[in-house]
Formats: sequence, C-alpha cells, structure tokens
Amino acid sequence: MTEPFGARLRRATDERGPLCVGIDPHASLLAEWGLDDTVEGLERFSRTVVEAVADRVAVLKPQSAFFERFGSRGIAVLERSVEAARAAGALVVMDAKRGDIGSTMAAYAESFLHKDAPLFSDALTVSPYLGYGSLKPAVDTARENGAGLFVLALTSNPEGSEVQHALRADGRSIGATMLAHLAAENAGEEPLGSFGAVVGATLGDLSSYDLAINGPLLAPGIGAQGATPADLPRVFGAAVRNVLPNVSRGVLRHGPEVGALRASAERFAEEIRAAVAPA
Ligand SMILES: O=C(O)c1cc(=O)[nH]c(=O)n1[C@@H]1O[C@H](COP(=O)(O)O)[C@@H](O)[C@H]1O
Repeated sequence: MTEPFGARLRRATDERGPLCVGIDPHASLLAEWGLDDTVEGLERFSRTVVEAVADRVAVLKPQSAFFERFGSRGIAVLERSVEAARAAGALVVMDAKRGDIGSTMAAYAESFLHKDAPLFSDALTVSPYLGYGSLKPAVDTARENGAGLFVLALTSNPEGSEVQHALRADGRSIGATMLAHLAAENAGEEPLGSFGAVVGATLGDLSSYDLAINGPLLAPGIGAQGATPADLPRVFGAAVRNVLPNVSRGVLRHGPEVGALRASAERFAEEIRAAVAPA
C-alpha cells in the first residue's frame, strides 16, 4: 500500500523545511518575466519555477485556475508541471478548490487523487461548503491512493468570515466545525494525518479555535497578502508545528532568474524555520 500523504509530508518537511511555493502564473507575472500571455509563456514560467525549487522545497502548489485559462493546452502544461515537480522530489498540492455533491465530487476525486489519473497530485484543495459530508468520496479516494486533502476552513481572504465565522445553532462556528471534522478524520494517525485544513496566515490570533487536528495546516497569505513568517507563532500557537506556509507571489516576483527565485525561496524557508523553531 502507498504510504499515506501525512507521513510523506512529515518526512518532506523534516528533510526540506516546511515551505510550500505556489505556482501561480498570473498574467501580470508573465509580463514582469518578459513572457507572452500565451501557453508558451505559461509553460516557460512553470518550468522555470519547477527547475528553481522542486529539488529543494517540500511542496509545490500549482494554482489550477491560471492553467485552465488556456484550455486544454494549459491543462497539458499543468500535467507536465505536476510530473516534473514530483520527479524532482517535491510533493504537489493541486490548488483547484473543488467541491460538489457527492457523486460529482467522486469524479473530481478520480481526476486528481487516483494514482492513475493524468493529474494525480499528492493532495488537493477542496471546499466543504456543500457540507463536509459531500467530501466523503474525496476522503475515500485519497485514503485508497495515499493522497491527502486540504479543506478550506478559515481562509486568508477577508470575505471568508461571513461564512466561516457564522455560528451554528449550538454556538460553534462553521470554521470550527470543519476543523472538528478533520480532527475526527485524522484521529490516531501517526506521525500526521493526511486531511489538512487551509487556515490563512493573515487571520491574527486564532487561539479561540482548536487547531489540533493532527493534520497539516496549509497557511497561505505570507508575502503578497501581508503576513510574514514571524507572524506564524502568534497566529497558530502550539499548532505551528503542523503549519505548511505557502508563498506564491512573494517568491515568484523574483523571477525569471532561477538563482533569484531559489534565493527567495531559501530566504522564506530560513525565516519560517527560525519562526517555528521550538523555543
Ligand atoms: O487554498 C489556497 O491555497 C488558498 C486559500 C486561502 O485561504 N487563501 C489563498 O490565498 N489561497 C491560495 O494561495 C495562493 C496565495 O498566493 P499569494 O498571495 O500570491 O502568496 C493563491 O494560489 C490562492 O488561491
């Protein structure tokens, strides 16, 4: 049986440090890199990021939207990027934020989490806002294939709070409910469960939330959205051990030089290591 995602992630972050670099080929970044806003520009951008960091950071997170923009040829670039990143030793979190009713969710799960799928990724971002239970086919497919999920719990964007901070009849917030579902999913798993939460690094003190889900906490928001590695202990408290910070534009803006991209990722990795080191 394939080793579960949580165990593979723990090993990768122990070896390479806890950093996820996003592959987000914004049109504006393509222009800054001197590339055309075409599928050729997309491929060049993505290849360069993989070449720069896939052999040294723990995780790469391609943002599917920027590839889908180019139709089937963009998806082909995404497939090649995933394959190249994994071949260089990085884990790949596909950021496609899928979410649908159970039977359709099963098809999304087949697309990204089945080991024979062309877009197989080590983990997938998913939206639980059709009800956590609607994600069950993705949970099952992930378990069967040694893959994982990152469930949107407390997102980094300011609009997220109208849904995620809303209170249920029993007084618990929706975001806290998602965290509780994940804690149940990961119960007893060692060294780390495979079912993570997305929790923004931009959110300030989260001590009112129980972040001890025994799974990874993907933390976007560092760099372009204003959070810094130094914020991590204050935001995540004791759960900082399981945080996987994501930086996309904060690194990508240093391209197109491979050396400059690499140096930026290494600076973030070092700052994160220093911030999350036990006192
Ligand atoms: O799931 C995500 O990765 C995600 C969740 C969230 O709450 N906020 C968030 O910014 N993201 C993604 O993380 C990346 C952040 O990019 P930068 O702001 O450029 O570092 C983008 O790909 C977002 O889609």
